[in-house]
This record gives sequence, C-alpha cells and structure tokens, in this order.
Amino acid sequence: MLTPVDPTTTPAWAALTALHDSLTPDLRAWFAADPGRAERFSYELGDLFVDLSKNLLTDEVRDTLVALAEQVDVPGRRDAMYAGEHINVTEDRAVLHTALRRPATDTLTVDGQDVVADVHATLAKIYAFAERVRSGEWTGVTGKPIETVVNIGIGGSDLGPVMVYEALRPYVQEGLTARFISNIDPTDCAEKVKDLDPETTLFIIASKTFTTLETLTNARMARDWFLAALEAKGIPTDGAVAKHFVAVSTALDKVAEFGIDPDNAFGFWNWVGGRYSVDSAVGTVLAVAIGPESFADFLAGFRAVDEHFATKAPAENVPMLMGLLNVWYVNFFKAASHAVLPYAQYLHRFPAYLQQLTMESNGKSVRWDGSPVTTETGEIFWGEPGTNGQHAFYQLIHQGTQLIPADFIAVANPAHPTKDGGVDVHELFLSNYLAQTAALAFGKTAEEVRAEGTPEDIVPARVFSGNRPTTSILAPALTPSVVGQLIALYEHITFTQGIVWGIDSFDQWGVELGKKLALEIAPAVQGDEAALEAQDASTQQLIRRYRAERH
Ligand SMILES: O=P(O)(O)OC[C@H]1O[C@](O)(CO)[C@@H](O)[C@@H]1O
Repeated sequence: MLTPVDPTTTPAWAALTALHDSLTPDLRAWFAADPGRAERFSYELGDLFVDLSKNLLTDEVRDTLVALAEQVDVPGRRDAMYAGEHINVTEDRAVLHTALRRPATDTLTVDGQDVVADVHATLAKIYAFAERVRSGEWTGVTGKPIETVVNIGIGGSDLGPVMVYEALRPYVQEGLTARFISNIDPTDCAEKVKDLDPETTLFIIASKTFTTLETLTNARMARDWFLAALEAKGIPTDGAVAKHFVAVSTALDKVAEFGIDPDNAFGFWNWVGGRYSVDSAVGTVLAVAIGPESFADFLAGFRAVDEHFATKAPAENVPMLMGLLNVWYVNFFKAASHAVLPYAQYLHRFPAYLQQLTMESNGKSVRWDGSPVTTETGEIFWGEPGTNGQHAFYQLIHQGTQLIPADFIAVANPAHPTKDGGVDVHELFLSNYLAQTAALAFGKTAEEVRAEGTPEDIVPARVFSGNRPTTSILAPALTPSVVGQLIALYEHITFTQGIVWGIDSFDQWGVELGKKLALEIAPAVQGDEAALEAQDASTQQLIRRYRAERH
C-alpha cells in the first residue's frame, strides 16, 4: 500500500507556515496596489466564472499551495483515481464516479471489465424507462399514466436526487412531479403519500446496498400504503407492485428478494460511492423528471469539469486551487467551517447535499494507511440561500471571532420574469450577492463609521474588519450542465483536500457504530427487559421515560 505523504513534513508546509506567520491580510491594500488582481485570480471552468481574488491569497501563497499539491502528489493520486486504481483502500475499491460521465466512445477496463460500456448500457436502459414513463406508455395497474414518482432512499440515494430535482425544476415535464422519502421517522412517508393517487404513482427504491434500514422500512411502508390504497378503491392488487415499484441498486439479488422485477431494476457498481452517485442509476428519478436529453446535458457538465481537473496544471486547476485554499484556511487559519451560499433559490438544497459529500468524505481522524492524521481535517460545510442567510447568520460571518471562508454562487439569467414595475428584481438580488462579498473583503473602518456621524460609543459595534475570504462563482444560468459542473467542482475540491490530508475520502466507517447500536437498542425500546438492562444508565432512563410517555 502506498503510504500517504505527511503534508506537515513537506517543504511547502514549512513555507506556508512561514508565510502565514508573516502575512497581514489586507484585501483593501492588495486590490489598491494591484489593478490586475481580480483578473489574475479569476478562472473559467466550463460555464463557471470563478473569482478567487477576494481570498487571503497572494501569488506566493498560491505558488506554495501548488507546491504542496505537487509534494503530496495530488496529480498522481488524481490520475490513479481516473484510471480505476483501488484508491478506496479501506474498502479495497476503485473510485470511478468520473467513469459515469465518460463518453460512450471511451473505454476503461477496470478489474477486467469495460466500465464505460457498462455505464452506457445502463444509461440506455434508464433512458428507455424514463421515456416510457414520460410518454405515458408505462401505465399503472388500471392503465393510467404516471403522474408522481416517489424516490425512496437516504444519504447519497436521496440528497443528490432531491438537490438536483429542486435545482432543475424548470426542466421537469409538465404533469409529472417527484417526491422524496428518506427519514425513517414514519411521518416522512405518511406526509409524502397521504394525498397521492396509487393508480398514478410510481415508487423508485434507491439503495446502493439494498440493506439500509431506513430505505427498506420506508419501502415496505410505501408498499403497504399502496396496496391498502388500491384496495380502498376496490382495485385488484394482483401484479400491481410490479407496475408501481422499480429499484436502483448495486445488489440486484436483494432487489429481487424484495419482490421487484429484475427487469425494472437499474444497477450500478461498488466503485461508485453513495455520495458520488447522483449521476449513476441513482439519478433515475431525475432522468424521468427532466428527461434523457437534459440528463445527458447534466452528465456533460460533470464531464467538462472532469476534463479540466484531469488535464490542467495545478496552478490553473480550479478544483485543485479551491481545495488547496480550503487547506490553507483549515490548517493555517484554523477555520472550522465553510459556508456555501447560493444566490439561486433553486439551489436551496445544495449546501445540504454538500454536507454529505464533504463531511462524510473528509471527516476522518486516520489516514488511508491507518495512521493518525497529522493535522486538522474536515471542516464543517453549511449554508442557506442568500438573501435568507443575510437575515439569519451573516452577522457572525461579518463580525464574529471565527474566520468562515464562504463560496457565493449566482446565475446571470433567472428562470422567471423578474420585473417588479420598473425594477429588475433579479438585479436587486444580485446586488446583494455582490455587496456581501465586497463588505466581507473590504469591511468598514472606524474612520468611515465616524464620518457618518455615528456616536463614538457605538463606533466599535459598527466597524467591519474586512479580510473575510470569499469565492464568487457566476454561471450564465442554472442549466442541467451547470448543475453537473457545480457538483463535479465540489467533488474534486473534496478529493484534493483528502489527498493533502492523506485521507481515504471514499469510505464512511464512522456511520457504522450508530447503525449497529440502533438495531441493538430497538428491542429495549420495544419492551425487552433484558435488552433494556444491558444499556447504559442514561439510555435506560430515556427508554423508561419514553415508555411511560408513549400511549
Ligand atoms: O444507498 P444505501 O446503500 O442505502 O446507503 C445510503 C447511505 O448510507 C451511508 O452508507 C451511510 O450514511 C451513505 O454513505 C449512503 O449514501
């Protein structure tokens, strides 16, 4: 096994430490002294314009971060990922989400299998299914076309599909809607099905492993609801499940055990991590909702960023630079979190999606060889759409004691009419996007506050320090391709950080213990005294209290 390079032992790390110690960030002065700064630190990535100039970045810092990437061999590990080496060491798997978006003309043989051919065979099957549902050729048990598709999944089998469905609502076929059930809290399923017509509803059970407790429980609850709802209408249920339930999984044998016709199951492979799977068969709900053509555009967006990440030198490689900047903030400025702030309402689930992508990937304390990490890892990603966030938590980003790097994402062309009388509301909206990053970068001095006639005793409260780093991303419009580009951008940012830290960004052992304990605790909750007594004092107390309160 390749031993990860300890980044803290590299010459670049020592140089970054010295640079950090001697650096007094002053974005006002840096911009004033350097008219080319904005342009020099801005990049094109597919359709995305990415402005890094409001980061705490100098040419020397950028060059030293690039040297760090080279010294820990980010380019070499990237190439190994694209080639299908088993870089997911703890699970002994290839990591090939990039193969999901390769063109059909490519070939890539991994573990004796042409994975690109497999991908395109599955895509053809998904597209044919999607067309049948969209055209009304696929009918339910009473011959009616499908109106609602309900995706049942959790984690990577839910967050990506929900996020993209919300992002691409203008592309959803009229007369079709999608819903998403994820939580094992039975209210989630109950609320999502309660007003549905079973005759026109199709369920997609999405689970990579097809063992996930939440998903299989919800799938059974949905099936029970479906059969009962048909019976309540006096409709015979024979053969009904086959017409209203399809599945997405890597475990097609388990799908058959559940009672779903293998012809109606869409497969993928264990070299696709759950949180990297929205562009695999996990996106079947999307192919149905937005159609094969838009889904293909979505994949093309990923591909544009994949090609950039694979071929650009580190100094010009946007995902690599953004990942390195995150390392700069986490390890040298001790930033514990990172905000992602979409100025596009349709991207309202993007931060939630990124939380799994980034935190399940890089929230680790050991490296891929089992040794402890040598520095901080895995910052917390969070965010809400602007301008809502401005009226909630931006206060802390502007004036709090923590440094919170933030990514601001906006689109030039909205999907809806924007005029309110004479005012273009989208422009008012984008003025906020622009104003926030300017305020964070340049702040407001005590002199400027005083010059406004502010009483001296409240001058300190009204000062903005500035030098709060932001990245601005601007896309022409929220197209399927742009959404694919945004996802791939953050996938590769996450990869870059993981390699610097020596982490296996593709396993998730940290979610196992809680799952196992939930199964052990369940009998105690359900009344088994021996199981109850086996629990710790706090858990026992809570279960007793629960049982006393439950009627
Ligand atoms: O698709 P599955 O196998 O149901 O898993 C769902 C999710 O559960 C996890 O394994 C752990 O939360 C995620 O990595 C995954 O996306």
